[in-house]
Amino acid sequence: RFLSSASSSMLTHGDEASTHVDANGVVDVNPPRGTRDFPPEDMRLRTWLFDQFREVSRLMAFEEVDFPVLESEALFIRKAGEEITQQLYNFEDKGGRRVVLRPEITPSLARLVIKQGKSVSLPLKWFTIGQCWRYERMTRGRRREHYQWNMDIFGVPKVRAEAELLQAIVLLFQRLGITSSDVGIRVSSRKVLLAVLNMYSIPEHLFTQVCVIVDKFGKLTREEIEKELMSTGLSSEAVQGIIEVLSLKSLSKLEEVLGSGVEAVADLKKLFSFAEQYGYADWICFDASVVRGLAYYTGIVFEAFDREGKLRAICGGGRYDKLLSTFGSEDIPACGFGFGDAVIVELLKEKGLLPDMSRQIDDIVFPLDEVLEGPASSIASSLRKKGRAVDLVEDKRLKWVFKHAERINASRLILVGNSEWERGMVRVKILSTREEYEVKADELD
Ligand SMILES: OCc1cccc(Br)n1
Repeated sequence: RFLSSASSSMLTHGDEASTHVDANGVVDVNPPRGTRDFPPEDMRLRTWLFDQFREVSRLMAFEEVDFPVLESEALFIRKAGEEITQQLYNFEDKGGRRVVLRPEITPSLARLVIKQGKSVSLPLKWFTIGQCWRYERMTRGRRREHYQWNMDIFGVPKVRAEAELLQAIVLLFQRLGITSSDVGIRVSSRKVLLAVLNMYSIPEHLFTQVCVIVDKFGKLTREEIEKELMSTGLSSEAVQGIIEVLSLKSLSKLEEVLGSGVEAVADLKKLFSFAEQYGYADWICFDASVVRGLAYYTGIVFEAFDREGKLRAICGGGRYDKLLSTFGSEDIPACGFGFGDAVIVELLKEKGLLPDMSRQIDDIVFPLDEVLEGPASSIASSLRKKGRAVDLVEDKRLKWVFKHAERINASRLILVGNSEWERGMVRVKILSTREEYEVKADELD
């Protein structure tokens, strides 16, 4: 749809040709490619989802924080070939600064923790809900923005922190009506891969690169993974060893291969025993192929998936104990997850779990005569001061008002008519029961 040419002439835009304005200066009313508008019904669903995020954050005793969507590009320059850093929505601002629309939240969290420095006492448990961006050639028509709920714990080195984060994820799913038969959470540790690299005496500087490649397990064929791994200089024996270990789905098998003294095995055993205590053991499973695609993870990693395998990962996260030192600061142990607003909605649709998002209003106030617009205003005002959501309607026929009341699920219709008003009364119609009665205007509540 396009705005009419008349209205578009009032728009100020540069002389430069724009793909968003056609030859006659008519503006395309769609949002920029890969982005979404949220008209009221979509916004009610988003608000409902974000309210669930917030409620779980409250239950977990996390504090809300926020950051600019615009960040210095330097925060995201990493050399590990991650998709997220190859699709930076980056540009130079008018001051010649290299900036980005952030592709993720964690570096901003780390930046604020460093900035707060000694003034904050550990552990910190922070959450935020924020829009993240990527610039992807629209060949695949994928979105360029989504909103992410992030929960992060700073200052807890032990797997207790990961156990807390997993409970937050399970609580969220349970609040949405999703069960452990719909969704599972694959859990592993990057220390598994580290142990394998050590077994083949692969230099640690290859670790991050290998993780980013192995994260494509399941997206690329085995041959493609082998090819990419070989291209980093790994021997074919090491490649086969990595693929063999990463195909393990049993913690006891992993222990057989790596030995019981390995930290990865101890961490995972501890986490799975915590899961029993928290009561979410049936939600999680060990899967050595989970490495997640972010370069900075150093330990436990996890991702939630739909058991029907139709959708992309619903959320994911892990431990990142060495991120702060990449910003030149003292390291603080940390772990967190990101939970996007898109895949979860696809899952809710799949499961028929989308909540009813129709509007709901308490009262409609309608003057039956324009001379009563004043009294109608004071009635609407006093009801609002008492906490009622009031839609004050004018210049409409009564037939339209009744239809409107149904459309917006109003509880009551307050009609201000001359004959009643002369006696200081108004007429109230309860829309659910059709009950109708008069009441003193100043006793309406
Ligand atoms: O999860 C990767 C990602 C990052 C930014 C924006 C979008 Br859409 N997706």
